[in-house]
Amino acid sequence: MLSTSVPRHQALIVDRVEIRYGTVSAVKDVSLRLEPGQIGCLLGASGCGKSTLLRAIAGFEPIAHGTVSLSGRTLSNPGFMVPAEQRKIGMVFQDIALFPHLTVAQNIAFGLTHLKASDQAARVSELLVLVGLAGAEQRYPHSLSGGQQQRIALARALAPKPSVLLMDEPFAGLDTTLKETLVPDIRRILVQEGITALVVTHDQQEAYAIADKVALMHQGRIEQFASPFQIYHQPETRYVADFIGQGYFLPATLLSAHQLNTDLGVLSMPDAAAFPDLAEVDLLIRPDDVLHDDESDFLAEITGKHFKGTFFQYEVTLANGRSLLCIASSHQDHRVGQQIGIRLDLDHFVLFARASVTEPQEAVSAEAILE
Ligand SMILES: Nc1ncnc2c1ncn2[C@@H]1O[C@H](COP(=O)(O)OP(=O)(O)OP(=O)(O)O)[C@@H](O)[C@H]1O
Repeated sequence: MLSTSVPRHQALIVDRVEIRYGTVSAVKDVSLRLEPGQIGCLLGASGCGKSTLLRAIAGFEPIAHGTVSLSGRTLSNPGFMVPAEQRKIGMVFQDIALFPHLTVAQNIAFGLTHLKASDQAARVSELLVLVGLAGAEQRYPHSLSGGQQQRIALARALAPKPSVLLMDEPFAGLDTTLKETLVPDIRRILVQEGITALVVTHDQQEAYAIADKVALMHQGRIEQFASPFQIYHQPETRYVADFIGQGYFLPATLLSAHQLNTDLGVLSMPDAAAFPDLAEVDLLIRPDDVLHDDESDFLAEITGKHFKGTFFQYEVTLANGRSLLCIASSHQDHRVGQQIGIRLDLDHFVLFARASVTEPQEAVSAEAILE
């Protein structure tokens, strides 16, 4: 067990927080709670308020309404801010910002000046083992790859044993292949340290790979705060359904609580829908719900095709002109213009009242009525 482990009693609570720039609210009525050791993620499109919220938690932005607290201690409320350096909150940023003229060891020990030299050296060695760069003490940042530099930045942020670690787009500058190994690795390190962490990203895959809970933000608000699985499979609002996983909506009519009529046939729902019979609804569909199937009676013309390595993503158009995205194995190399059979393969059904979408809408899953 490393001596860098932090106490496990720190819970971070953001309660009904509003943050304004002048008269404009960048963050509106946001609440979230991270249990001790939990890793949260703020996910959302550019400008939705992720960094602003993170900066307020760090103590760099005042809040106009609500409270930020850690382990029961108020850090911010309107007119009051514990200074950033007194919050025991560590930060890692996208632009890694290691000191170029200092060695790796000096970079990591930067916040450890209260310790004697031998303790600093011991802590640095432990942290280098933790981030997979044992023995790199005397190297300089310029001799490290981007991923290695980000590991050192993480070690530096963990060195003073913060109660909470905040990371703002920590992987944004790194290439996709590197991220595939680095992101789960950073999660492993955070879990091993037992640290409560909040990570900002606009990349869904990163959010799924690192977080226990994802807060999907839109226009300053949290649309849903849930596990990656729930965000993907049980989106609570049309916005979440649309933002996550290339979701789109297939118009459908409920024939009964268990039967749904769609352009791709009548579907049987295992759980009853919470809409009346004959209700006009929109069914959430993702590309992986639409399968190529030569046995299917439903033909569609391939109107676009993207090779993704392990699979093809086809854009297909039905006889009535409706376009869908469809996944097929990478061996099924069809040409644009060809007709293929397709079918829906849905595990569960997420339905929305048919949109005349001016209002945000909440999803009603087929299971909801059973609860
Ligand atoms: N210092 C500032 N002064 C005025 N407006 C600001 C300031 N910082 C951010 N904003 C505005 O607040 C809103 C939220 O910005 P923020 O940077 O928090 O979004 P974000 O989700 O982190 O976006 P990105 O992913 O592009 O960094 C945006 O409309 C932005 O223009």
